[in-house]
Amino acid sequence: MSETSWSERLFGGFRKTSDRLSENLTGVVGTAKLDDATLDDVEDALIVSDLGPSAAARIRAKLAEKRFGLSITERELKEAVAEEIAAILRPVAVPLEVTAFPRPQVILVIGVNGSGKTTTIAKLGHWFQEEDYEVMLAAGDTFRAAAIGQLKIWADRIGAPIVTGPEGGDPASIVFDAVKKATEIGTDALIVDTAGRLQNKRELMDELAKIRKVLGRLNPEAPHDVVLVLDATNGQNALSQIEIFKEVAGVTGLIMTKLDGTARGGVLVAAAEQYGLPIHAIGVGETLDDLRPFDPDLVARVIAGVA
Ligand SMILES: Nc1nc2c(ncn2[C@@H]2O[C@H](COP(=O)(O)OP(=O)(O)OP(=O)(O)O)[C@@H](O)[C@H]2O)c(=O)[nH]1
Repeated sequence: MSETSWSERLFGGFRKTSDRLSENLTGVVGTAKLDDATLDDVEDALIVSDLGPSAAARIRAKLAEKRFGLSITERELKEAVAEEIAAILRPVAVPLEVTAFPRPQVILVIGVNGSGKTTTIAKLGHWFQEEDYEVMLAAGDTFRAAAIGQLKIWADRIGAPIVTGPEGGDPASIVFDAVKKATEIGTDALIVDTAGRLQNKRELMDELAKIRKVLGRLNPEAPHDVVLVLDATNGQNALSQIEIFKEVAGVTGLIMTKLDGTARGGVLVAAAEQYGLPIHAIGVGETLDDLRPFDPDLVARVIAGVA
């Protein structure tokens, strides 16, 4: 897909978030000079647009440091806000690369049910396939038969082998079988679905610990990645999920989904500022092509409404 159409689709997806902050910033430049009242309004606009108090305070401080007392137009203000958002996002924009040696790279995907986990696994698999990597899926969420069935459908759709077990089966033994098989057939990336039972932290923690232990026997480096899938429509709630999963699962990176159709995309900035975890990609739709690379400058401009 060409660069232009990537960014056009991204703008389309982010439109509601973009409109929200842009509207909230409209009319805040009162005296045409950047004064305290304007800075207060900018900070409020950022907070109500889901960027969170910490990122809002940081952006305010940077604007004050660089431009206090200077004349500023609304457009320049939005451009300046975009630049400060980009400064927060750049350090966390880290693509998920297949680099593990020996193969396979084992990627555990975690997240609450409904976050878009299954779809994201398929999109990620498709993404790697487009880069000529061999991909395998493993159905480690044995808690619900429907989860296994859904993953099978996606595996068929992208033409990737899948290792499954019975409903209620032991996820660690499925993962063990999958790694053995992936090693035999030379798979590059093994993407593992896991149960999203956040309600029962202890069980989830034990389950993930067991998966890690079993994986460690086959390859001490595995899992190479523990990717948390977050639903942007949850807004600030997505942040508490990061907090909990960090503790329970040792998250190494994030993918935020459903940025299309929500005005709450500012939560990406809050997540970057508060947790500093790598953001690998963003989901802006339901089809396989709707997982996008996380381009911090582009996303910052879209969020600030100047793209
Ligand atoms: N609009 C939009 N919808 C998405 C996106 N990602 C996933 N979805 C939809 O969200 C719903 C839930 O996605 P799943 O992938 O089934 O989510 P899950 O976390 O595996 O949920 P369970 O199957 O309940 O465990 C589906 O209808 C997906 O099509 C996205 O980026 N944008």
